[in-house]
Amino acid sequence: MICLPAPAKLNLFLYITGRRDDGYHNLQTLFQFVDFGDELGFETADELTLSPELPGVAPESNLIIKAARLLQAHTGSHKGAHITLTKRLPMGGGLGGGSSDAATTLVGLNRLWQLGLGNDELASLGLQLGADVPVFVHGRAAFAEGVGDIFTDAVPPEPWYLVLNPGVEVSTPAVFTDPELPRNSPVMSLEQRLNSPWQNDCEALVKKRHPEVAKLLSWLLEYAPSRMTGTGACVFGTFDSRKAAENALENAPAGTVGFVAKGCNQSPLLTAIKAL
Ligand SMILES: C[C@@](CO)(OP(=O)(O)O)[C@H](O)COP(=O)(O)OP(=O)(O)OC[C@H]1O[C@@H](n2ccc(N)nc2=O)[C@H](O)[C@@H]1O
Ligand SMILES: Nc1ncnc2c1ncn2[C@@H]1O[C@H](COP(=O)(O)OP(=O)(O)O)[C@@H](O)[C@H]1O
Repeated sequence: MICLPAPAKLNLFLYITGRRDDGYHNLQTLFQFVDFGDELGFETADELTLSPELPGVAPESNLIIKAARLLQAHTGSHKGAHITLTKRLPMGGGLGGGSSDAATTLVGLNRLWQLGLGNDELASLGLQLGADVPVFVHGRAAFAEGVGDIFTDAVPPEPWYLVLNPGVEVSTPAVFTDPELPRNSPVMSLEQRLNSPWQNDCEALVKKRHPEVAKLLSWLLEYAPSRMTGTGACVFGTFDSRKAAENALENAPAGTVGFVAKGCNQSPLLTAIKAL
């Protein structure tokens, strides 16, 4: 049995610099991991099974099963596995939970089935499952460009974050097809981006479409510099200490769901795989 983490990611900034002819958007975004996320267990078995199932996601649509099938097809392997999932990350929250689960599955089954694929091969397989999967396979904080598939390693500060879930699911395709989404941020170097104020080009639109996001973000901004991650809906505040982040969480409006976690430039998945 191999147990591996599937951490959340934050987009510390996200700029949309254009739209390609195929409808995909060119981005400039800074990915960092946090030490909080889902957990997956992998055991050798005859069939491929996942438990428990996710509410509202058919097993064959689950990115974990999709990743496992992709790996079988790519390598011609007929091995099976029983995969267990401890789901902690909200779905459609902009924390990349599904993509992270897929990446951990590719990395975990590559080990379990002793396939010997390199990380670059696993990352390009992962891209077929979602734009965010490669960065989770890669396992290092990165400045991503193109449609999110061209990486430069980056070493931003590793503060404490308070991540809050407004409780609404924001559809990534809905954000990217919205006529009001700004798509004209200038292309800058990583150096220029790191030294300019950090923003998320999806934030104003998502706040407008989902007042719950606007409300929670304006509450969090009273405590710390805060933004939305990815295409939402989760928002995060940046704190100097765990204590300060926990204090803010304790004062959050009744019923607020969130967690405190540390920023990690090396993903907990990479740390765990190195220790195996
Ligand atoms: C924009 C980000 C930033 O992290 O948003 P989040 O999903 O994390 O919030 C991600 O790259 C998203 O990655 P992911 O959620 O895997 O997206 P995909 O499944 O590949 O694409 C979902 C849909 O989003 C749109 N899409 C996605 C990525 C991109 N660079 N341009 C796009 O226009 C496309 O319409 C696509 O059909
Ligand atoms: N293992 C999985 N975990 C989460 N979501 C999954 C998974 N497999 C498929 N999905 C689907 O992917 C969608 C996006 O989920 P997720 O990656 O958590 O959101 P986001 O990209 O906004 O962080 C979900 O709404 C769900 O329908």
